[in-house]
Amino acid sequence: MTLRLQMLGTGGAFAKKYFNNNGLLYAEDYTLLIDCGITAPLALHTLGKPLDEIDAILITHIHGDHVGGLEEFAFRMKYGFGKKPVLYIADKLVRPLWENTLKGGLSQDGIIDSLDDAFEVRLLTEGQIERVSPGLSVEIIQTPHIPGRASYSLYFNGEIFYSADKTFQPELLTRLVRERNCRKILHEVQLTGPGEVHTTLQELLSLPPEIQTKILLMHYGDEMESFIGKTGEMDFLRQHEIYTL
Ligand SMILES: O=c1ccn([C@@H]2O[C@@H]3COP(=O)(O)O[C@H]3[C@H]2O)c(=O)[nH]1
Ligand SMILES: [Zn+2]
Ligand SMILES: [Zn+2]
Repeated sequence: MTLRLQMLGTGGAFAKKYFNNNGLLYAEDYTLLIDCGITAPLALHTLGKPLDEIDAILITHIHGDHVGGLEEFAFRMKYGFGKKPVLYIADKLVRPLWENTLKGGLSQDGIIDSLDDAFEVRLLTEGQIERVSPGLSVEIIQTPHIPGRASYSLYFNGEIFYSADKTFQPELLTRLVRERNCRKILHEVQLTGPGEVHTTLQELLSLPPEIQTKILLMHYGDEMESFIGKTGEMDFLRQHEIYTL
């Protein structure tokens, strides 16, 4: 099954020239929204994409640039379309997403008292492959980001790796390419400064060319244009363009 990817945005958390790093993944007529950050509603509006054309949302972790648009998404689906959005989420993220992020804004006594009242929740467990649609499967892979906080990268159809925000994990990338048929890697990048909770361009440039050629860079800062031609065998993913993966 050929997948297509259209990023709503390719910016890092504080980018202002680019929307948040959220993507629409198309598998034939099925549309999965990967992360729904603060700017997702505006990015969808800019693309002319109605919310009810999205079949499900999957979230990687609970930073604002990945979940900050969920409150608006849920309210507009409920009161505008009379529907509950399908939400794929790692079991370990349910409690923090509801208790620490959404409860304050979304809860209404007797109407919305839990995440299940606002979303059609489908739980994901590490190591288990979930069939999302006839042409789309996903496996979540926990990858380090903020110490003590869970964050999950995604492996689609056993061949496409989509990194969550994460630190550099060369062994994982090497294993996916050499042992698990990985054809394409959508990877976050931090262009300047120390990585700390992200993967730096310098780190990615240390990968062998056979892996770099598979990588498209995303989640970058406003300085991206000045790095064109300085990314080895890797290219930048551009927001709103449709890529066949
Ligand atoms: O220890 C920390 C924790 C966070 N941060 C910043 O906050 C941002 C939160 O969203 P993000 O994960 O896309 O990017 C993160 C970084 O830009 C940081 O620099 N160091
Ligand atoms: Zn982020
Ligand atoms: Zn993050």
